[in-house]
Amino acid sequence: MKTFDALYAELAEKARTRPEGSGTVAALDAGVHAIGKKIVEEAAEVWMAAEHEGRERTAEEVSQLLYHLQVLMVATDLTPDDVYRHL
Ligand SMILES: N=c1c2ncn([C@@H]3O[C@H](COP(=O)(O)OP(=O)(O)OP(=O)(O)O)[C@@H](O)[C@H]3O)c2ncn1[C@@H]1O[C@H](COP(=O)(O)O)[C@@H](O)[C@H]1O
Repeated sequence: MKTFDALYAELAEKARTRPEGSGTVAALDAGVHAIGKKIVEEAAEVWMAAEHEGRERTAEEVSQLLYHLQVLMVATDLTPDDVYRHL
């Protein structure tokens, strides 16, 4: 099972090494505007799942939202510690 910190480390490494076929690298290349639109889309999917689709689908959508938030963090050079200090 993957944690928030482990996923962040994986994505930061993908950004550094830019492996072929990485969706993360493609998202980073698309830029902050495109990543932000994806975050809004995924947030809406979390909302719909929570209201209508049950716990498992909601958990899946939350995981996707967290992924896209992390892509934005990598794109804007934010680390988990930068975020945690506001929690
Ligand atoms: N956890 C995720 C993850 N969650 C969501 N996504 C992406 O977010 C999209 C959202 O899924 P949806 O079902 O909402 O898809 P959709 O809206 O129909 O998809 P699109 O048409 O927008 O692609 C997926 O298609 C994936 O591209 C993820 N992509 C990658 N990861 C993990 O990130 C790591 C690095 O991935 P790569 O960079 O692709 O190697 C790996 O550990 C992956 O498991």
